[in-house]
Amino acid sequence: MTRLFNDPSLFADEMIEGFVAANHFQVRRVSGGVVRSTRSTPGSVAVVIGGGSGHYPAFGGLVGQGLAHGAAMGNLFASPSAQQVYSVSTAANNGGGLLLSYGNYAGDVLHFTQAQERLRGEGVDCRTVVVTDDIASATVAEKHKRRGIAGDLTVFKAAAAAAEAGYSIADVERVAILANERTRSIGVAFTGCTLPGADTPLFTVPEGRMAIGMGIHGEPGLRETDIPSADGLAELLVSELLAELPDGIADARGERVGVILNGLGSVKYEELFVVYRRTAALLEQAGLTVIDPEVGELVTSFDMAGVSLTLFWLDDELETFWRAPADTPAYRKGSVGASEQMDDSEMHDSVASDAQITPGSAESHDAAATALAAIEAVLAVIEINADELGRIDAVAGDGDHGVGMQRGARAAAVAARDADARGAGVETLLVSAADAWADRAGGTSGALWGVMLRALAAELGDTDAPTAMAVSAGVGAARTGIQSFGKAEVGDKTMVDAIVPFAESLATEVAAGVPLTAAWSTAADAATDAARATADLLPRMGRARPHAEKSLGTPDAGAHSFALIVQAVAAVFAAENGENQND
Ligand SMILES: Nc1ncnc2c1ncn2[C@@H]1O[C@H](COP(=O)(O)OP(=O)(O)O)[C@@H](O)[C@H]1O
Ligand SMILES: O=C(COP(=O)(O)O)[C@@H](O)CO
Repeated sequence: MTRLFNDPSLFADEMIEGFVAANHFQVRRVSGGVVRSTRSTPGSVAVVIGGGSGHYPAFGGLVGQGLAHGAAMGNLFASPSAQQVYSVSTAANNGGGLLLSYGNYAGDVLHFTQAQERLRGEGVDCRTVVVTDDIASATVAEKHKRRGIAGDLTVFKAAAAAAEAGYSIADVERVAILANERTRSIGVAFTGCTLPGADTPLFTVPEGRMAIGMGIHGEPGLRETDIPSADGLAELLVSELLAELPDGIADARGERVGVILNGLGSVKYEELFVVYRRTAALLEQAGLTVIDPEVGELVTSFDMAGVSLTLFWLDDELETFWRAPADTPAYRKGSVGASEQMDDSEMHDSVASDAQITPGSAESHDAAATALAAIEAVLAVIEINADELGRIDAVAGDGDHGVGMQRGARAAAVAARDADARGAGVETLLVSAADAWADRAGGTSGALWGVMLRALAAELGDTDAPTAMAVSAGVGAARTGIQSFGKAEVGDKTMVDAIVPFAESLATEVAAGVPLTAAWSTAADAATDAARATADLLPRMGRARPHAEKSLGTPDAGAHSFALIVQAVAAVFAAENGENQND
């Protein structure tokens, strides 16, 4: 249970503010997250990590000498936005290239990839290594689909220590890839976590039972058993990990391993030590030499009660990096040489300055007013339905869809109002709204709504009054954009299931000469039916994928919000045409 909060929707921001105030000697706040407060060697590689908040010390707590150079910090259990990753990366850049590293979650992948593309476009040698250590989350044949959990630390640390040692970006990337290949984790959970302001836990584990392999957002694992003794838990975790040796290691005997026994949020350190006592003995019996074990909270899941064990299979190079000193708010090891503090004036904070708005033509500015009215209607419908969207998402996702959509729609409305007041044409207004939405919402749907609104905007332009054909083409472009970006197909149980019939119906109606208002309304009904029908589907993408059966009977949250949105816009078009939508 989270007891201490103000406005739940401000929790992550307020947490970051307090975290920075408490750790000013190691980290400074920049837009999107934090960077080291100490000076790094000019020309060296910078390692930028990140992810949702709620996993402290991941991710901001792992920034400092010997570890990450910066962390993009998203909202609770939602990836940071591409803009956040970009600004933190820009602030952390030492001129020797950037390595982005984060756990393998859909929202993180979408946003970090966008940021990487932008940085590369600016000539920065930016590379990515995604952490995939959780052996419970996919088979060894599909290792690339595994989630990242406490093994984040071993990969981040190896990469950062390599950067600190003066390695080139190619070598830092090589070390990080090797570290990820050689890191394996498995977790168990005894209870779920409750996010600030929520009345009930995001997920539950029956009293007295333990979920083996449960992920850090409640993703289901392998199986459930009664809670064993501390020794029994050590035996289970060690045997699971020793059953899957990394490539190139035929026999555990004689190997050297870094070990992390990680508390997931509300397991006492004393309990962890009791579990570690047996863990250490078992590893020794297996012929392993343990190097610098860590017992404590390194990657958490808010207040979830659970434990994970990570083995980091070392070679000489990785061992050097694992042993290397570090000094971050949450992770200290050995003694790092004194490094100068940066002056605040030296911090390169690429906070988006007031974007220039070039006024559109009178026709396009009129269309922008309609677009603004549509965005206001979207905001209103999302505000009303936010709790419901959260409930739907909690059935099989991580329960943050309502909050994410709310943050996105609120930001889009603010940006659109400003663009409208400055005489923007419809393209410029929608681009402002798209960027604000993606930036404030984060998460998978934030990235996708940003892409859709930008694609729609590009077809409308800032000059001509948009025709029905142009709107239909814009919706078609939004559909293509989201599919090529998110890679979902119809039937995967995502918002694509509502968007595709919507775009197709709109195109058919408009091509047949039906006026936009009527065509949009028919298409919105098709989207609503399709969203409803997702209740019968099994998810194949996104956070809901591993919860397949659990989600039967519940529609997809993103498809449902899409249908609500296009219905709200239909009402705006109808009102502008002087029609009564209830007729
Ligand atoms: N690859 C994808 N393509 C299109 N839509 C997706 C994809 N993955 C997930 N979604 C949509 O995103 C919604 C979840 O959004 P949200 O809760 O904001 O994201 P997150 O899962 O990152 O917390 C899902 O209900 C689904 O409609
Ligand atoms: O949940 C996280 C990000 O993943 P989404 O796909 O945006 O839900 C985050 O907590 C881990 O980085």
